[in-house]
Amino acid sequence: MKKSIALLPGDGIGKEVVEATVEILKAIGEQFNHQFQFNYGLIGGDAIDQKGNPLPEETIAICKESDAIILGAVGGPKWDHNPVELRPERGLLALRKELDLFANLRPIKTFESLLDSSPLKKEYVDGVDFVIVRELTGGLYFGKPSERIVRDGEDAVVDTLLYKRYEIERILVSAFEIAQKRRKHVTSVDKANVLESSRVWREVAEEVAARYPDVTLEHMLVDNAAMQLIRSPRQFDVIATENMFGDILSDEASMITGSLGMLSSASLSSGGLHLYEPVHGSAPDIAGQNIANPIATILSAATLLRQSFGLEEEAKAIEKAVENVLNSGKRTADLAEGGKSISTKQMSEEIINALADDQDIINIIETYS
Ligand SMILES: NC(=O)c1ccc[n+]([C@@H]2O[C@H](COP(=O)([O-])OP(=O)(O)OC[C@H]3O[C@@H](n4cnc5c(N)ncnc54)[C@H](O)[C@@H]3O)[C@@H](O)[C@H]2O)c1
Ligand SMILES: CC(C)[C@H](C(=O)O)[C@@H](O)C(=O)O
Ligand SMILES: [Mg+2]
Repeated sequence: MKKSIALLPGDGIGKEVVEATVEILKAIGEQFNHQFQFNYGLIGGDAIDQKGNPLPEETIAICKESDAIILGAVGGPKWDHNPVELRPERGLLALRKELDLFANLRPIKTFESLLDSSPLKKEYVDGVDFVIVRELTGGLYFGKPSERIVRDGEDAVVDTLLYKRYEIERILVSAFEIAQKRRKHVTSVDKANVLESSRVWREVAEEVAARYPDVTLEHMLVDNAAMQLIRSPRQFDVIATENMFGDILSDEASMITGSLGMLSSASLSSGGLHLYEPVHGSAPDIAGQNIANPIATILSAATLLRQSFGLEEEAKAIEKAVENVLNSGKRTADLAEGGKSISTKQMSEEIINALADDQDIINIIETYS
């Protein structure tokens, strides 16, 4: 199978985790006889430095010519005081909007061998398996006006939380579709006791729920949801929420798994060209040290193979190799709790070795050859 993947490493550890992931994809390509073509593009701070634009036209073209996209992360202190149009994050937001990547799926699933790595007690995180369905192209991130103003003679500022009804409906439909294939429970998270946008969100959730009688809908206020994620995370199956709430709750939820470096995500579009990215950022505090955990990006690539290319066995092979390496006790620094750790590159190599050692994969390859 010939398939092309746009690679947008971005800034900081984005480059390191994407490089580690490319090695895994090359290994999978060799083992399963696929030719993945990699098309590199600039985004974020690097793109500002080289092209004067956080999302150059060439990068959009590279993405549109590819079958799927992998993004590392953007941002860093170097660009933090730039004017708004020249911030790295603008590049990522513009790409999400340009490709209509409206549904961001962020699975939170604990690995048996990492139960002790969570700051939460083992008995609370054991068996956690839910997905946050985050709306990604609307809400406070994109509403206009968003600017400094003068109000009643005072310096003031305004951001706008705007949703068109269809945007709320389509993300809730995605959440219910996903729930139907899982444990059939949607928790819709909002702030309906205060925000009008949340009251409309609730109305739409009720309407969509009526079309999925086999799925239970529960409403939860976002402040309570933040608490429930710590108190009893196993209660969740699918969490559906708007852009900003989803951003915050997913970083919080990452600690159930032990590290933000474990959380993968898929940003799905209406047009079929999807983007796969870790939940974490460019981590300037550890960038350039070859110590970042690449697993979030590697698992995002596994989801790409499954979702965009229909390569289920290959996706499972990566997921199983990651699990086997973690079972063997190998950890990057974020999970090593001050103990012995391996580097980003070594983690990637260990996962490749685990792929090569996996008897199930060898059997699959023999069946296909
Ligand atoms: N999708 C993205 O591109 C994205 C996401 C979040 C933040 N950012 C940007 O990243 C920059 C830094 O933001 P931040 O520090 O708030 O968030 P961050 O996610 O970059 O880092 C938060 C903390 O988690 C650690 N961490 C994150 N990923 C890790 C990994 N793979 N392995 C080990 N440790 C990891 C970091 O070292 C840091 O201590 C900002 O410019 C922000 O805008 C980008
Ligand atoms: C970098 C930033 C714009 C981004 C977001 O807030 O969506 C990030 O935090 C994420 O979670 O992907
Ligand atoms: Mg975030």
